[in-house]
Amino acid sequence: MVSLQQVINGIKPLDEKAMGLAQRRWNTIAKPLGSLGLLEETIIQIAGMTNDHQVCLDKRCVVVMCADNGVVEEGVTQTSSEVTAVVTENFTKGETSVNNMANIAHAKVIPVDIGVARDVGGEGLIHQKIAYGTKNMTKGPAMTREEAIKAVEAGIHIAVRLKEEGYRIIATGEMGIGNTTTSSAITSVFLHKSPEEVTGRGAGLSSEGLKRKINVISKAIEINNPNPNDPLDVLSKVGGLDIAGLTGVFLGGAFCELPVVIDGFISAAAALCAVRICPQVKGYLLPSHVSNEPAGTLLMSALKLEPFLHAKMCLGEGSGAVAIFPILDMACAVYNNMSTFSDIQIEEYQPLE
Ligand SMILES: Cc1cc2ncn([C@H]3O[C@H](COP(=O)(O)O)[C@@H](O)[C@H]3O)c2cc1C
Ligand SMILES: O=C(O)c1cccnc1
Repeated sequence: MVSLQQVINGIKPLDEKAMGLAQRRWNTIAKPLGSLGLLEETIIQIAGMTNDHQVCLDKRCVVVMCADNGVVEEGVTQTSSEVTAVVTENFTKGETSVNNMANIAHAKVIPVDIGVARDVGGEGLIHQKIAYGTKNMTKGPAMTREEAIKAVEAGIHIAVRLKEEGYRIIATGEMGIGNTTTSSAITSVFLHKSPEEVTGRGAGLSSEGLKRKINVISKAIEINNPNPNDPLDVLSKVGGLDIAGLTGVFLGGAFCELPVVIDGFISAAAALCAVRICPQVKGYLLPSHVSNEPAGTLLMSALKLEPFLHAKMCLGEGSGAVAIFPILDMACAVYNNMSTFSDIQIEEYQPLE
């Protein structure tokens, strides 16, 4: 099985030739040049990722990393950790928000137990439990560096397996009570922002709860002193197993030339970890929406990504990521099926300077 180091060494730049051919195809389609904006750019980018100007996204899924966070005992969430296990099992029964959205988007929901605090089961659940939740990061590191690497590698292996199974694009999602606390901590460290600037109410917190959450994040950062130049140090000390697993999915996707869609806040924090581990990952990331959490916009600008949707969403589970599949389907339909200027006997536009 491929190791993290092999993945870091093996991620290639996007294929310029395929991108040139995709740009050429868009330019011949009988419509105003560049008029599908971000949709055109994304199809070109996917051509570059897959080394193929023929773009087909027919088989798709959403990988939902599920894990618990020890920091929940500090009172940073509105619900208890048990909700993580319940919702994890509900993914296997088709009973969550993302299941309903993924049905519309024709995407398979693939839940992964990477660190739920109790044993969970259900049809199609991938068992990759690294630990029964992380430790309370206000008292020491959330996990060991070895556990963080194991979780990243589990994510890598899942991406590689999905590619072998014929998936053409994967969306990311997560379920883990307390994971907006860990995501805020990671964002604060990497972007050198204060916890106040990057912390929101997560799945619902009172104003008093929000103040407590900010203090908890400050304390966790102070006690652990994560090194912003060492992404695995940050992930292991103030991150979570779900975020580490998603970091692996982004790295693994880039390694096997599979486009990976970022969801909201937590998923974007994981994407930032992946880029900090290996900057070449950047070319393989596709944004979806900008989370309504305060760090949502900050993360999209740090990643230099322009999301499709500004819909005030902050649900997680991969809900925002699957929401762009129908948009990409429309882009593919025009790209693959539209008549060209020569088909309709009209002179082609000359690209502007
Ligand atoms: C029933 C329920 C379903 C969810 N689905 C996603 N989340 C979202 O909320 C959690 C993060 O928020 P916090 O950090 O405040 O705990 C994550 O599990 C995320 O996916 C949910 C949260 C709840 C309560
Ligand atoms: O934006 C997100 O991903 C998010 C925000 C709050 C709670 N769960 C997910």
